[in-house]
Amino acid sequence: MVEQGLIEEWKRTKTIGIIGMGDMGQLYARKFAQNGWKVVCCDREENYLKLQNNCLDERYTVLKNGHFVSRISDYVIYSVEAKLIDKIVGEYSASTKIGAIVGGQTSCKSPEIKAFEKHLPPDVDIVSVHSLHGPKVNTEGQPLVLIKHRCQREESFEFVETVMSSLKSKHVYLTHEEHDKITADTQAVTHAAFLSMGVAWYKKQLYPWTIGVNRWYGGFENVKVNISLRIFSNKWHVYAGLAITNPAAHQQIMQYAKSATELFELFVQNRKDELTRRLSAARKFVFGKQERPLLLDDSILEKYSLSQHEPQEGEKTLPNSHLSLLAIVDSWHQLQINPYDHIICSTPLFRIFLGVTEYLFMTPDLLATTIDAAINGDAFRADDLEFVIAARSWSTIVSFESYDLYKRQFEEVQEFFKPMLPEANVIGNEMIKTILRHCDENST
Ligand SMILES: NC(=O)C1=CN([C@@H]2O[C@H](COP(=O)(O)OP(=O)(O)OC[C@H]3O[C@@H](n4cnc5c(N)ncnc54)[C@H](OP(=O)(O)O)[C@@H]3O)[C@@H](O)[C@H]2O)C=CC1
Ligand SMILES: O=C(O)C(=O)Cc1ccc(O)cc1
Repeated sequence: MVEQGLIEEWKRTKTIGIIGMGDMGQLYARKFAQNGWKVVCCDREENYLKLQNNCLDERYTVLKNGHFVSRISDYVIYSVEAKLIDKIVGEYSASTKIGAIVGGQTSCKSPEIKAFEKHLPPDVDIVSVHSLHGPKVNTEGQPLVLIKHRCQREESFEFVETVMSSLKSKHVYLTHEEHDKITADTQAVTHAAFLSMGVAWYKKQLYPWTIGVNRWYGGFENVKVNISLRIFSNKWHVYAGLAITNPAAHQQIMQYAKSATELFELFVQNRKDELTRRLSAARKFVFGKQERPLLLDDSILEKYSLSQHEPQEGEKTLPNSHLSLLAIVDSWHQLQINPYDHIICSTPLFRIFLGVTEYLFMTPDLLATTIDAAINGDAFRADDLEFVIAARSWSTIVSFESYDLYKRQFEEVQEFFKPMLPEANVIGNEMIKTILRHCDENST
């Protein structure tokens, strides 16, 4: 516990620097400055005047580039695109103040730490961070990973923790290797699922909330649509970076595509017994020891729909095969991952994904209805086929490490959903708030 007097002294005498004033950099700069820290920051030099103009009302100071930030900062945070971390650290590292601390916000830590070790002078300590949520989520109570990588001065870590306490997040202490393994299990594969849904709808040129109560109607379907659109309203590089730069993520995304393919094969070959056996084994492995109440239920999600359609008397929603949800539980089983092990270090989207799969697998009769729909119903067959192709296509793009294809595919779909993104974000924010409140109440 750092004494209040020392904290006040640090606030008077130390400077926090942020390189990269995109969504996350701005969030951090604002929070730290509001908490009484002296904050300086920069974006790319070409953006200097524009950024300075946009930040006239802020309590932090915009500087010209990373050299100006580095030379006066006691703690520098690189909040830049993952793919560029080596290049950008290489550019500014020699300007780092003697005895300073440096860290980064990128979503995959091994390349970031490698860049720091390669470029930073040896007197500089390395403490990295990762907020496990997007820039529009309230930081309070969300997991924040802290990585104490190279601390020659004990005070360095205490200093970073004190600065970070401005966010009121829940601190989680990991090595960079542990961090990357966990986020591959949680984030990368969650994104693969929702990105694949988006591509499948796009390929069918279909806005799922516009087709009445027949398909994609109800609480579960609201989650799929809202989360998928939420991801497509963000920047492509965030998802590309955390999947492509993390080798453990490649294996997860490949397995997810493989599970989707194999389950779909069982659907179309009418192999109901085999499908039931495989999913029951997965259920036992993932949810078998789960005694806690369900994280979510369909009824609390009912109201978060983008649909304008009022259900009419006699209209019926066809049961969905929920291939995207079956495939994730099968993947966890195949890879022997217990998703609950990672809950302390999870993003809101992961907790929601786990919540809906838990609901599907643990509500009596729901899994049986779903298996029945998968084998005997054909309402979702064509959509499931598109979903499988999409999941495989993302896994190929990630394993070939093609940022260019990733960007093109992501932005094509983003363009398709563009008219709906603002509304989807508003509804999605409300939905996420309700879900997180509900999850917290049930897990305490
Ligand atoms: N968005 C999210 O939900 C989260 C993102 N992260 C991670 O945080 C990092 C930042 O993400 P986010 O803020 O969303 O991304 P942004 O693209 O919004 O921000 C990155 C910023 O860095 C700028 N930049 C590029 N080169 C330089 C340079 N040489 N000097 C200074 N600034 C530069 C970019 O400018 P330009 O765009 O003009 O190139 C951009 O403004 C990423 O690594 C991401 O993976 C972590 C948690 C959550
Ligand atoms: O919650 C999610 O998965 C998001 O989509 C937001 C996000 C993106 C990147 C991160 O490194 C952390 C959080």
